[in-house]
Amino acid sequence: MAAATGKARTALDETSKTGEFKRTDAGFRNQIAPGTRFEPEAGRYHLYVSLACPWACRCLAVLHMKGLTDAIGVSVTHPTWQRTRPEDPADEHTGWVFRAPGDAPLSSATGFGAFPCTGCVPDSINGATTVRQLYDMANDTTGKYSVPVLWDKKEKTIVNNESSEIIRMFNTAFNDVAKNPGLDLYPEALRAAIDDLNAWTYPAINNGVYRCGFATSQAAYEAAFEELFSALDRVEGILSRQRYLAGEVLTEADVRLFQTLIRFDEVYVVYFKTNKRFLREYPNIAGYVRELYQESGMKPAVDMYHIKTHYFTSHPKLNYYAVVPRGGEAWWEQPHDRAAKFPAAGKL
Ligand SMILES: N[C@@H](CCC(=O)N[C@@H](CS)C(=O)NCC(=O)O)C(=O)O
Repeated sequence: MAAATGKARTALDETSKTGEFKRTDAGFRNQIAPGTRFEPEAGRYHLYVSLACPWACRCLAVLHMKGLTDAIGVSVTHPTWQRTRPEDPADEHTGWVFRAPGDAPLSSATGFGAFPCTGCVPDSINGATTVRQLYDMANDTTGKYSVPVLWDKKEKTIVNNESSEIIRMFNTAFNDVAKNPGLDLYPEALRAAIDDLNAWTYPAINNGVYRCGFATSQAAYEAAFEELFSALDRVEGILSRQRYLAGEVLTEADVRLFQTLIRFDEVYVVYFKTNKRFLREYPNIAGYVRELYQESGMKPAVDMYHIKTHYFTSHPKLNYYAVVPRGGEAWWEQPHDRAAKFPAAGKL
């Protein structure tokens, strides 16, 4: 892949000639495993996230669920994308930046609004002010400055920036230092079922909402929209018969799906035009989202201020004036009936 200049663009993901959104593959794919270059060690690795990003929040969710917060540090970006090389007028890239909570609020790159730095955690490891600088330090050749970034403090480089791989490493590689080593989100007996679920939930739902929102033709949007709502009907059917996607225990398939579902009514219905139905209108999906938010340990990886602020203030082509819709009540905090409906949950 050619080295990218970062000029005249906001992000590297592209659309095809027929208007379909194409997500660029992550470039750093090393594994942390005993006896390899990247040994699992407490204090050696650092996770850079945005609390808005569903992919990064998968990783943050698993980090919390496994009890790895003492072993792996975390930095949190500001939700609103900024020019990453403002000193170079020819470089129009916008992306993630770091701020401290007390810093002055940021406006959108188009100059509108004032969005506080609440919940931001600066980069105490490298002193970077942008995620792009981390990629520069790691000699990146892809030109996509995405989160999550799993950083190795020892070699001063990016280990991995693909969330589906990072969550698997967090699930198994750090069990010697994890406070919750017994939690297995990818158990042997359910691996085939989880792989099958991921194979359709990723394109149709996780990436499907983006395929709706960033389509640049009516045909591409409608195809993604149909696929998305068929898949949601399928999820609703599964969750009417069992407590979780792969059966009666929570697995990585649930962690992955949840991060999209929790953003759906607040962001995607409006912003990405996924407006056939609100998720809270599906009785089983709504109960499942409530349970996962309230009881699975994922709550520290949900921040609705960061989620809404990021999407509505970071893409000038979709929302130039960066006005953020108010939304309604926090339906995900309401009681649910999942335990009463599926009392056998917890057994493989
Ligand atoms: N394959 C990656 C996708 C990560 C990704 O696309 N993250 C978005 C935020 S939701 C990003 O950082 N985009 C920045 C950009 O495209 O410049 C993963 O799952 O980890």
